[in-house]
Amino acid sequence: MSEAVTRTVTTPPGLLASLDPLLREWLPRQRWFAGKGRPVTGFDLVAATELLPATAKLGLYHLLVRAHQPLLPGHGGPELPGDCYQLFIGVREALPPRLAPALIGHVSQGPLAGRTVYEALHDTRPADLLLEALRTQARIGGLRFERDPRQEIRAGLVPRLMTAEQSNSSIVYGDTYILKLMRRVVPGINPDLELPLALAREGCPRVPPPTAWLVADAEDTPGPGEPYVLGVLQPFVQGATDGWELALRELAKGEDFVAEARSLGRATAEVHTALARSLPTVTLGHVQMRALVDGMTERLEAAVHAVPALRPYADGLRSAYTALDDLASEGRTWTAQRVHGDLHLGQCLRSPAGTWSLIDFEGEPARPLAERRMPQPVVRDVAGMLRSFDYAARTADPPQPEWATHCRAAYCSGYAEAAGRDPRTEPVLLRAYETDKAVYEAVYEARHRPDWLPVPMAALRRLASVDST
Ligand SMILES: Nc1ncnc2c1ncn2[C@@H]1O[C@H](COP(=O)(O)OP(=O)(O)O)[C@@H](O)[C@H]1O
Ligand SMILES: O=P(O)(O)O[C@H]1O[C@H](CO)[C@@H](O[C@H]2O[C@H](CO)[C@@H](O)[C@H](O)[C@H]2O)[C@H](O)[C@H]1O
Repeated sequence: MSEAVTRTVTTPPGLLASLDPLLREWLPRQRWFAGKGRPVTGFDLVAATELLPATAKLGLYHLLVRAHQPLLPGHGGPELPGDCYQLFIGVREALPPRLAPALIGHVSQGPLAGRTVYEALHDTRPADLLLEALRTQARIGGLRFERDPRQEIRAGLVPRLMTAEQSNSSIVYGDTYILKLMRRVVPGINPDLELPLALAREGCPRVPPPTAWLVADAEDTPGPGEPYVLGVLQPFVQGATDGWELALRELAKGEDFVAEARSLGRATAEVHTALARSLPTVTLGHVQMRALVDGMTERLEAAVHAVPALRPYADGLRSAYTALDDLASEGRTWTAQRVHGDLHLGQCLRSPAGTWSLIDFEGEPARPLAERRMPQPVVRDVAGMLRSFDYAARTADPPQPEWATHCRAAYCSGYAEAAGRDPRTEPVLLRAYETDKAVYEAVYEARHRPDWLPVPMAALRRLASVDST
């Protein structure tokens, strides 16, 4: 094992001020920018680390910046302490043509005046530097590059930045590893590292085990022990196809997906069983269930406000939640445990040998970290997958609802085979979670893909008319 390299570094005064006008324009255009629709009016520097000195031919800064955004578009006015983003800023005299798409802009003032800055993850040398730092467990300024001591990392693997539409950014190294670099970051334990580590401890083969990770100590929060998790390196599943792509392909060929859905059910159950062994489980009684139902109801009310098309179904949808509350008030209890939290076909990878893995344990990124880390009934993940089969079938041309019905049944059967309990024995809980997910999807689609709004709307019509008496 090589020794950790510790390097103390300073960044030039005035660095952020010199980048400010360029970042205000560039940041909102990034796919992973979470504050869409509101302009960025300034930044606070949370942390800055010089990874390569800007005086050299190629400079590299690691920045954590908090973006200021006015609450009301066009009205200026009060600003919340904004979201914190992780940035990798490359500095060069001029950009070679291959890096043109990475351009952030030309700096006109301050310590970098006259230089060109760009998104450094597109560039080989900065990407090499990150893998090397993880390999050698470096400490550079406030950044700690850590790795599982049992796993050696091969040096010199060729990096490529993934171009997928993502909430974060990922670099694949030689088809051997994938390094996910979080973009919007919050201090605290990140479930995208926490849960795969817990699953690795249990020897669960369904999730690529973290090989190494990057953290920074937070200086902008009170109290110690709440570092930012900034990146996770894990084995790359070579030649994998994600479940969404595969499902659409089979639909287009007129093939069913029953065997795959059953395997996915088994894979989900195996992950749940391992998580329940590795991390605490709790019992949810009426008080906890009431809080859960209240959350669902609040999300529905907000959604009806944001998507008026939901209004005719609101009463029927509310009844899904009151039915659950009624069960809880009769004394029913439920076991809750850590779950994936945002499971859908796109989060499932099938290897060429036919083995399914689950990825991306971050949970729904828009929800607060504490909420994402709360134990929940496993039915929450099951509902996410059931919704996904429905999505695939309805986006097919022509829509094939029967296809979804068969997949949904096969998925639950596979789950039951591996877990010893069938999610369909919990129809009230399942309906409440499916409703909550479809309500979320209606808001998501109205905002991001209005053409897709009919997909969750069709499900909401069905869910609103289920007789829960
Ligand atoms: N271990 C892996 N092996 C192969 N591909 C992966 C792996 N992890 C992620 N991917 C690919 O990267 C994409 C983005 O990963 P994900 O964790 O979902 O990131 P994000 O949170 O940015 O959406 C996935 O859709 C998948 O195609
Ligand atoms: O990017 P994330 O994985 O965090 O998820 C967001 O985008 C998803 C779409 O890419 C969206 O998922 C919905 O559409 C999928 C098909 O594109 C479908 O498989 C899912 O079941 C459906 O929820 C997800 O809701 C959103 O959070």
